[in-house]
Amino acid sequence: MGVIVIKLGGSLEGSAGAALAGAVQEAGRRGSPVVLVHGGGPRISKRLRDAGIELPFVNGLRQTSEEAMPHVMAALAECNRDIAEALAGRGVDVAAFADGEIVVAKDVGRLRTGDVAAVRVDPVRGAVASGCVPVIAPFGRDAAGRPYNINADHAASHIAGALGATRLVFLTDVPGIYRDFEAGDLLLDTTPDELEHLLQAGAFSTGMIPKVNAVLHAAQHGVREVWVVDGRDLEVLRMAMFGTSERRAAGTRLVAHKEGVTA
Ligand SMILES: Nc1ncnc2c1ncn2[C@@H]1O[C@H](COP(=O)(O)OP(=O)(O)O)[C@@H](O)[C@H]1O
Ligand SMILES: CC(=O)N[C@@H](CCC(=O)OP(=O)(O)O)C(=O)O
Repeated sequence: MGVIVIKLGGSLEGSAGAALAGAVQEAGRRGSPVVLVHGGGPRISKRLRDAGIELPFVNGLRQTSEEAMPHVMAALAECNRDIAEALAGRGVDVAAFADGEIVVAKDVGRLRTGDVAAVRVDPVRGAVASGCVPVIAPFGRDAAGRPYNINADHAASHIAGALGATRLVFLTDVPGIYRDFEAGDLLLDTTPDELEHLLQAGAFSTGMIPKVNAVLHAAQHGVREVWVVDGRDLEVLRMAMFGTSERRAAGTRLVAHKEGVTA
């Protein structure tokens, strides 16, 4: 059974707890290994505000200064602990990775905002093999141990690709990716070409820019199905994770094709 990577958006601020726990428990019963990667944008913003630090976003990425980095790491560690405790409280065995030990970061000349150079898959595979759900904070460290702030959608797509996951499901606070957000025109089944075209046309703003890039990255790196769904809706989450229930008019799906044949 292939690994399912779930990316839990910080936008949900804990509101996906019940649906997530239900889906993770069902995955356990079905024998499907789940790996969880989480964000924490709003919690990071609050901590930075409290510390009097204001940082700009460029294409949905926080331009992170040296002095901001301890606050970013503290906020993500807090999110990681809350998620791990919530799942453990519902009987799920979890393995928390909250110190940047999974994502190897790369300096891209934007202060402490980094990119993913590689993923350390062995500790994640080890946790899965021992029956645990890894809960991974998205920030990373370079070879010298220096921490970098990495967008959680980017981290999740690299982790899914590196693990050879069959599915990657982004849980967020909207029903999927909108072709036109204002008009409420939701994409159901989409293609890389359509997403590239909409990206160039400026259909996405804020956190949807890195999310769409992450969807494309995962599909290009062997993940067969990539979904963006409302994390509060257990039925849609089950549809995305297990493909069991009928396709509903909710959630955006990208199915990767190889040489014209469904992979
Ligand atoms: N075209 C679009 N379709 C859907 N959401 C969009 C679009 N453009 C911008 N957004 C915004 O992207 C947000 C989701 O990104 P983000 O806040 O980073 O979520 P998360 O924390 O779940 O990763 C939505 O709440 C919405 O406001
Ligand atoms: C570089 C960068 O932008 N990092 C993100 C990391 C957290 C994140 O991505 O959280 P969400 O999934 O809630 O958006 C940030 O500082 O907000």
